[in-house]
Amino acid sequence: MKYVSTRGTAPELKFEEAMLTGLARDGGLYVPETVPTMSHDEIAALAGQSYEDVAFTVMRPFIGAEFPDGQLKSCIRHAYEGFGHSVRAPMVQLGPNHFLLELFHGPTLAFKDFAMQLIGQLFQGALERRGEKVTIVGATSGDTGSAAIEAFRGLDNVDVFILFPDGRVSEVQRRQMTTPSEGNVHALAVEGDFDDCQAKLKDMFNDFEFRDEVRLAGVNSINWARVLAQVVYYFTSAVALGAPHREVSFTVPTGNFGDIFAGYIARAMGLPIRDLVIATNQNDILHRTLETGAYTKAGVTPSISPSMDIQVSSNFERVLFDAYGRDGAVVAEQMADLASGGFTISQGAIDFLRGQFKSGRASEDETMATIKTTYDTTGEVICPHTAVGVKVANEHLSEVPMVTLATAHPAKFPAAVKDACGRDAALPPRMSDLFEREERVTKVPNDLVALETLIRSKRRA
Ligand SMILES: Cc1ncc(COP(=O)(O)O)c(C=O)c1O
Ligand SMILES: N[C@@H](CCOP(=O)(O)O)C(=O)O
Repeated sequence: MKYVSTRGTAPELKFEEAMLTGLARDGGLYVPETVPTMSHDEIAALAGQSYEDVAFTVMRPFIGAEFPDGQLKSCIRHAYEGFGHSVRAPMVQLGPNHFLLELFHGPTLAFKDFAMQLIGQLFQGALERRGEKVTIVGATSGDTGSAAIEAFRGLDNVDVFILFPDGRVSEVQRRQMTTPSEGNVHALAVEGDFDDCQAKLKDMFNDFEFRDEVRLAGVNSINWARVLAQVVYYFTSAVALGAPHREVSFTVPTGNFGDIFAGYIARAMGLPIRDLVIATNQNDILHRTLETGAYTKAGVTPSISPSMDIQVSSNFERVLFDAYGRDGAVVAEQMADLASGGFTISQGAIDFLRGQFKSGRASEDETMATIKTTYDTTGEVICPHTAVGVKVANEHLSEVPMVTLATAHPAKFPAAVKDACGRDAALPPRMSDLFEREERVTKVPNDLVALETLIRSKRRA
C-alpha cells in the first residue's frame, strides 16, 4: 500500500513513513493510493467479533509489512486494554431508529483515544525498531492534546509539545494537559484560537530546517494513521445494527473533518452507509460550504462545544482531492487561495461533495435545548459536541438506523451540561483528584520563531 499527497508533488510513502512523517513535504496530506474494499461476506463475517478483531481486519490492508500480523495484533490489544468499557464503543438507543455511539470510554474521555492509543503503540514499535527519536508537536482545541499526552507520556524516544488556544478549552481539558508530570510532555498555551495553533503547526512542518533538526512528527488528524484507526468504529456499529444486510446512516459532530472523513473511507471500503451527515456548531463553515459551494473563512466564535471551534478544517483537503479527481495541482491552488480568505469549489466537485455528505448546524441555544431534551426524554446526559450531532441527526432521521457519534464524555464540559439540564456530570474515580493536581503550562505568543525557539530549548537531545 502506497500513500500519495493531496498536493501531488511529495514523494509516495509506505504506511510507516507516512505515519512518522505527518504532513507531506509539499504541504499536503497523505491518503492511500487506492482504498482497499471488503466484500459483502467479509463485512458480514465481522458480526459478533471483538472490537480488537474487527480493528485488525479493517486496518490490516492499509498497514505495511513493517508491522507483521502478530505485532499489529499486540499493538491493537494494548491500545484498547485501558478502556473503561469491554465493548470499547458501545451504543445506546435514543429513539426508535436513533442510536448514540459512545466513543468516550478511553483514558481521556473523548473519541481521540481510539486513534491516539493505537498510534502510541505503533510509534513505539517503529521508533524502537529504527532506533530513532521524534519530536511530536500537536495543535488542539482540547481533546487531541490530552489524548496525545496520555498516549506518549514518559516515553524516552518521544518529546511532545501541545499547542492549545489560551482560555478557549474547558478547565477539565486544560488540566488533563497541564497536570501530567512527565518531563517529555509540554502544554503550551498560545495567544490565539485553534486555527492559529494549527497554522503554526503546519508552518513548522513547512520549515524544513526546523522539521529535520527536531525530527518533527504530527499526531493530529493530518496523520493518516489517526483517520485509519477511526474507520473501525463505523464498522463495529454498522454491523451491530445489521450491516451489510441493511444500510446505516451516521451523523458526526465535525470540526477538523477527520472523524467524518473516516466514515467516508468506511463507505469507500464497502460499508453500506446511506447518509453521512456533517453536524457543525455556530462555526459552520462546512455546512455553509455544502450549501453555497464556497469555502469562505469567517472568524471563530467561541462556543459551548469548544473542540469544534474551527474554521480551517484540515481534512477537508482530503475529500477535496477526491472531488477534483485526485488532481493535486488544483487542490494546491485552492489551498493557496484559502490563505487569502477562501475559494469557490467547481460545479463538478461540489456535486461530488453533495453526493457524499449532508449537513446541518446547531446554534448555542439549540445545543443547550438538545442536552436538556435528550436528558428529559431518555435519561442520557450528553456533552455539547454530541448534542450538536443529536440536533442535526434529528433533522435527518429516516427508515434507516441513524448513529450519532458521542464524541466526548459530558464530564469534560460540566458547566455547559449543568446549565443545560441541571445535572452534575462526574469524572470517573481515577480522575477525581484532577482539580487538586499541580498544573505546568507555558504561555507563548502566536509566533513561529518564539514557538520553534521554545521547542528547541525544551526538547531532550
Ligand atoms: C469532542 C469532539 N467532538 C467533535 C470533534 C470534531 O472532530 P473532527 O475534528 O474529527 O471533525 C472534536 C475535535 O476534533 C472533539 O474533540
Ligand atoms: N477537536 C480537536 C481539534 C484537532 O483535531 P485533530 O483531529 O486534527 O487532531 C481537538 O480536540 O484538539
